[in-house]
Amino acid sequence: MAISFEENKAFDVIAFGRACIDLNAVEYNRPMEETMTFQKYVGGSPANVAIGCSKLGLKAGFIGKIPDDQHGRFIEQYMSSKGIDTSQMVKDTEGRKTGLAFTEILSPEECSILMYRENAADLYITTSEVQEEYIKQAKIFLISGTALAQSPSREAALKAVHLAKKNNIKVAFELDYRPYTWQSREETAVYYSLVAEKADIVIGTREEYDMMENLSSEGDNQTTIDYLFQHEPELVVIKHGVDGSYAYTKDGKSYQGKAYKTKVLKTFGAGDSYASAFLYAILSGKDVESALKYGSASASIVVSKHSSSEAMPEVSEIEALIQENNTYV
Ligand SMILES: Nc1ncnc2c1ncn2[C@@H]1O[C@H](COP(=O)(O)OP(=O)(O)O)[C@@H](O)[C@H]1O
Ligand SMILES: O=C(O)C[C@@H](O)[C@H](O)C(=O)COP(=O)(O)O
Repeated sequence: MAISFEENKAFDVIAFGRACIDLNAVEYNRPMEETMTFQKYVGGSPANVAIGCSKLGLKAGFIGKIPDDQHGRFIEQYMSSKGIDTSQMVKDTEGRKTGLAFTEILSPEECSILMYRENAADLYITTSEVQEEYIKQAKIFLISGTALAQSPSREAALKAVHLAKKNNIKVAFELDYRPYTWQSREETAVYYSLVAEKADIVIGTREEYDMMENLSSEGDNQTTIDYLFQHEPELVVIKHGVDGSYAYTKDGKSYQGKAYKTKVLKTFGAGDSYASAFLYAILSGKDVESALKYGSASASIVVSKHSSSEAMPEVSEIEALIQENNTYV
């Protein structure tokens, strides 16, 4: 099943949500308490996806709010230098801050992220800062689940989804669950379900779907798709870490994607690189099975590198890895 997109749009993807900073441990394989040096990168899941898309040759735009300070300008300049349209990245003028994600790389398998997101500017974008004329220009409108965590970003995100649907723009929902931003599991489940039911494409890990379904133990993919396919979604992607990923289409088909072997440096960045390459493949008219390969190959490249955003691969690197076909069984 191929998803059809409207042609003649100025943007392939417009992403909505946070553009922040990642501070990745330079001395890794040790706890953060013992880490003295961190390297700065642009981060934030939807910003990473937009950067990944742009690196793959797609035209990307971004809707978000950044502080009017050195960090905000660094983010805006970096994204712009990567070819992303930043015209809808609103400057906060009330002293709000850039979200910071400090990463701890204890070992390639044991990574964690310490987020500093108090008063984060991205969560203060308002409904009046979301423009219908801009959203109308996308083939895919991508929304990150974290944008739903707090008001006024929550209402701005819901308005953006509404405008996308009203204008027949495909909505891709990356569940992107970050516990620090939410008050409760129940609240997460309410807003995740609300947007997942309206989205055309939903992407998340098994654990994130468990949040959406408010489950206390691991759910099963069949129950998830039985629920979502009663609503708008045409394509549902459920990721299972190194065990690979599954895609389900509304016409009853399912596909399995295998993870590609690599020398893993850290595990974060996998999801964002996966999403950008998966969307690239779908937008390029490739079938769902190929899109799973593109997503998995891109993720495998990024987990072998130090950053999430700067490490996003080009199409040729992804295709070379797919050719090698060196997957985990
Ligand atoms: N250790 C790994 N080696 C190679 N590929 C990986 C590894 N971990 C994850 N991936 C790839 O990245 C994809 C997304 O990873 P996952 O951990 O499920 O998402 P997230 O980063 O959003 O939590 C997986 O489906 C897999 O293809
Ligand atoms: O999303 C964030 O705010 C942090 C990211 O920038 C960071 O690179 C990361 O956690 C990416 O993780 P992923 O979800 O595994 O792609």
